[in-house]
Parts: sequence; C-alpha cells; structure tokens
Amino acid sequence: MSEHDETPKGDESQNAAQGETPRTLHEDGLPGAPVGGDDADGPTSAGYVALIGEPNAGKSTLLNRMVGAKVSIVTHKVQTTRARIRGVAMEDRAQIVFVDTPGLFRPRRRLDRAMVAAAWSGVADADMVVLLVEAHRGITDGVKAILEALPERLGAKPVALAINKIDKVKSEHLLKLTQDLNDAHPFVKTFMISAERGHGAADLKAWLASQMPQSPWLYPEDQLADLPLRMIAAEMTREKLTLRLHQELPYELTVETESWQEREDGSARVDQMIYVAREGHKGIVLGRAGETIKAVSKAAREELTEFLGRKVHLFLQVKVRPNWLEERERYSEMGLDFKDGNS
Ligand SMILES: Nc1nc2c(ncn2[C@@H]2O[C@H](COP(=O)(O)OP(=O)(O)OP(=O)(O)O)[C@@H](O)[C@H]2O)c(=O)[nH]1
Repeated sequence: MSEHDETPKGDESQNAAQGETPRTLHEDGLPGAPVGGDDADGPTSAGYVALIGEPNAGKSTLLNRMVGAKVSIVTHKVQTTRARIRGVAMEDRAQIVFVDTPGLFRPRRRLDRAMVAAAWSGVADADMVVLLVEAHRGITDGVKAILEALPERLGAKPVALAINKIDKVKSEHLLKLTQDLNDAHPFVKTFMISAERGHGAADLKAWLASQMPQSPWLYPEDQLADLPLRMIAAEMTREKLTLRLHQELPYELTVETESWQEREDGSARVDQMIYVAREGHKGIVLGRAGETIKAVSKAAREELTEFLGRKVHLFLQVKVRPNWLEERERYSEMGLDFKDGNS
C-alpha cells in the first residue's frame, strides 16, 4: 500500500493536517475563525440566509445565480444536521452564507417528523429567510402548508417572498398572486424573479446583503474560491457513509473538509473530519477493524478523483463532538453565529 491510500484513523490526537491550514468549512453552520472585520475599508457584515420553498421551486438555480459557483451539483439525499452551508456570496463588504434546509416537506414517518423539526430549526437560526414560490403554480397545498407553519415555526422572524419563474406568467397574474400571498403572511419584502433568466436575482442579493448584521466575515475571502470544492468533497464522503450505514447512520453526523492542499505533482491532499455526537457512534462509523471507514474512504476518494480528474489523497478521521449545540452558543456569544429568531 502506498502512502496515499486512505488512512482511517480513529484517534483524533493524530491529526496530520493540524496546524497546516486554517479550518474554514463548517457544514453544520459553525463559523470558522473570525475574518474580515471593521478595518480601513469599512465595516463588514455577515449572516445566514435560508432559502425555503417546495421542491422544484428553483432554490438551486437562484443560489447559483447569487453565489456563482458550482455548488448546486451537491445533491442532498438526507438531512443530518440542522442546517448546512450551501454557498457563500459576497456583495461589497457583506458576506451572505446560504444554508440548506431540506426536509421541510411532507413528514411521512416519525423519523421524518424529527427531520422536519430539525429543518425548521435551521431556518429559524438564519438571519433572513426567503420563501420561493413558483409563479405559475401559485398557492399550492405545499405553499399553503408552509404559510401556515411560518408563524408557529418562526414567530415574528422576518421572511421575504420571492416569486420565481415569472417568465412563465402574465403580469396581471403576478399582481394577484403577490396580493394573495401577502394577505396570507406579512412578508417584509416581495421580489419577482426569474432565477433561470437572472431577472431580479441581483436585486434580491443586494437587498439580502443590506440585511446582514454587522459582523466579521464567517469565511475568509481567500478561501472562498475552493469552498465549493471542499463542500462537494465533504458531501461525497457523507453520501458514502449514508450508503454504507443506511439506518445505522447517526443522526447528528457532519463531515467537514478541514484542509485542502495542492501538491506539486498535481494531486490534492484532502483531510476530512467526520464529527459524531457520541462515543458509540464513532464505533459505527469506524466499523469492525476500521472496515467501514476504509470502504467509505475508498469510495469517496474514487468519486472525488473522477470528479477532479486527478489524483486525490483522502484522509478521514472520526471525532466525537458532543457539544456542538453548546459550541454554537459560544460562537453566538462572540457575535459570530446564528442569531436567534427574536434578534
Ligand atoms: N422557467 C423557469 N424555470 C426555472 C426558473 N428557475 C428555475 N427553473 C427550473 O425549475 C427546475 C427546478 O429548479 P431547481 O433550482 O432545481 O429547484 P430546487 O428548488 O432547487 O429543487 P429541489 O432541489 O428539488 O428542492 C429546473 O428545471 C430549473 O431550470 C425560472 O425562473 N424560470
């Protein structure tokens, strides 16, 4: 076996990548080290935005417009955390971190209900929420269900409305739909957009930027270029874990790409941490004699290699992080993390 074969390690004390590259990606919504700040260029702002809407409403398309990266190729098969970072957009001195909150729809089983609750918590944590409604479909049962859920789930948190796919309807229809939707919920602002054609997306982005609280940036600007790659790589590992573990998959499991180093020979070294909430979960992820994590690592490395078209050295570790909710609170105190609904 050569040195670049995956090296499953359960011992967090042996983090080979430690100290080489700053941690920047926190898919569970935890921000990295504070960056940016109130410097000579003026104050910075940063915050989280949750895009919600029925499946197919155009969330990925809109995100791509605003973020301008290939983030949406990441598919989300399961909901395992409250909110995951989907993309980061910059607008002047504002940083907008878009979080993904799949699972708001159609609880079928008990487990799904827990997921729905977790997804709503992710939405409630965001600084701003945007509800996407398809212009030509109007107030469907799904939209009705969201409208009904908003007060209970989000309280008085401001929600903006984006009526998407306006290229598909006549303007008279839009006026009536805007009225009906605003009668159903007091949206702070309504946008008419066509995510696909780009209409209105820049206005929405500028407005969101203006709503972000004054704060240091949550991601360093110089890391933004490879942020999508880091996220995609983390998602690939998470997907392999899901495929391998099925029902056994610990609910609160996150994968973070801790460092990404380009090597002179054209290959990339990628170090990832799999965070679980309990010691027992660590054993599940490692498997007997490390066979589970070995198989996951191999499959993820192969997929990433194919995706990048070059050699990848993938190193996975598992770490127990029992207090990640408390950690969020700690970040909150520092003025960095999610704001609560009442702020
Ligand atoms: N005509 C038109 N089609 C759009 C527009 N925005 C998105 N679409 C199309 O609507 C479909 C769904 O868009 P997505 O961005 O994948 O929707 P989504 O909300 O991310 O879907 P899920 O991932 O299922 O939640 C795609 O075929 C898009 O091309 C628009 O403004 N106009």
